[in-house]
Parts: sequence; structure tokens; C-alpha cells
Amino acid sequence: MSLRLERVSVHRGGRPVLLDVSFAASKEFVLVAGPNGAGKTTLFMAILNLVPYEGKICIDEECGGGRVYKVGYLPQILPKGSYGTVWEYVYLPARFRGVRDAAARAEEALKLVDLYDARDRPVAALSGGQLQRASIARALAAGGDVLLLDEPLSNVDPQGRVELLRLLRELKRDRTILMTSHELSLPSDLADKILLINRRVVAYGAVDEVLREDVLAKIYRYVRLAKTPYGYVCVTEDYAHPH
Ligand SMILES: Nc1ncnc2c1ncn2[C@@H]1O[C@H](COP(=O)(O)OP(=O)(O)OP(=O)(O)O)[C@@H](O)[C@H]1O
Repeated sequence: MSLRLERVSVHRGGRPVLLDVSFAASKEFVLVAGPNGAGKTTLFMAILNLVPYEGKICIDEECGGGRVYKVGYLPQILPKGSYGTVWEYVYLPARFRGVRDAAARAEEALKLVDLYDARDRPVAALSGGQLQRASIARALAAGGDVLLLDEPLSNVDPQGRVELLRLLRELKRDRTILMTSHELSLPSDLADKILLINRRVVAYGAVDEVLREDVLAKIYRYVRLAKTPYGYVCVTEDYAHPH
């Protein structure tokens, strides 16, 4: 469950969207941060083999398209409705992907996110936080060694956020997780590393190494950062280098 990217570039609409991106993560929780349009979602698309790219992307020793079977993906926009029950939402993608023991995996994933008792409820009846947790279960059942979570904390109420953060802490114990976020304020025990991107890698390293005003100033014109006993509080404004 180690993920490795070597000099990955992606062009979309004839324009470079990612350039020479290299990093590796193994059983780590990586927060992927950067301004709008920095290429965060495109990075996930490349790992999922959904856009053409140059360079090399490997999960363990698998560097071909087969690696996608080791990846669980939580998209940024979760269209509500039309998904039937929570069980169908979690089980069916795993089944269609040909996952062995799909039903057992779906059951295990639903228990892990604490929604097993809600398995017969319609997805449309879930709260924002519950929908995110159901979607994480869906990603876990269908793949799961490497989890790509696109903005899971957006559109979640404060209580849902607490539950999601608890779940993410549990998941990170034995997986590689990449999570995008616009927010750089974060609890100190969540991420192991931060990947700061703006088309290229601006910084990659331990949270303390990247969450520094001089590093963030490479992207943001205005940065104020404070480390509290609970975690980091970070306020940014204006991009210094619009691209
Ligand atoms: N299908 C596409 N065709 C052409 N260009 C695209 C396509 N999808 C995205 N782009 C461009 O690629 C760049 C990176 O987009 P991407 O969605 O990866 O950024 P992001 O960091 O995830 O942004 P956000 O924070 O707004 O979600 C943007 O300039 C965007 O306009």
C-alpha cells in the first residue's frame, strides 16, 4: 500500500495542469492542499488512470492500470438521490468491480463507518456527514489500500465533522490516504504530511515543515498561522502566483 509518483505531468485542453509531480507515501495520511485549479483533482484522476499522463505512478510494485483495483475514491461532488439504499450504494460498485467477497467487504466497511444499522435506509435520507461516511464505505469496499478523498470535510455540519475526523484517524492506521482540502487549519494528529501543489509540487513533507509562513507565502499573498494545543489555525488570502 505504498504510492509512488515519478515526474508525473498531465495536459488538459492542450495546457499543462500538472508538471513533474514526484512524491511517495506509505501508510501515511497526506493532506493535498493548493489553490483552486492547482491540479488536486487531476492528480487523483491520474492515480485512478482516468486521464492520460506522462511519468510513472505505482502502487506497491504495480505501475500499470491494474493499480486502480487498490484504490478507493471519494469524489468531491456526491450527487444525492438516485442511489437506492445505503447497502446498494456501498455493495454494488464493489460487486461490479469484481471484488472478491464484495458482500463481506461492504458489510465490514459499513460497520467501520458506523452505518451498518442504516443499511436499508435510502441514501437520499442521509445527512451530509452520513453521506460522506457512506461514500467512504463505498470507496473502502471497492478498493481501499490507497484512499483518495476529495474534500470530504466540505458541506459537513460540525457534528458530522467530528465523526468524520474520528473515522479518518481510524482509517489512517493501516492505509495510505490522500485527502484534498482548501482548509489548512487542521487537528495536529490528523495528517502525517502535506503536499502543497500549484501545478508543480511547491512543498512536500511533515506538517511542521510545510505549515510555515515562509513556505505558504510561495502560494498565498497573506498568511497567518498559529499552532494551538488542538492543532493548526491557518488563515490565507489571495494567491501570490495565479496561474
Ligand atoms: N476536462 C478538462 N479539460 C480541460 N481542462 C480541465 C479539465 N478539467 C480540469 N481542467 C483544468 O485543469 C486545472 C486543474 O483542475 P483541478 O480540478 O484538477 O484543480 P483543483 O486543484 O482540484 O481545483 P479545485 O480546488 O477548484 O477543486 C484547472 O485549470 C482546470 O480548469
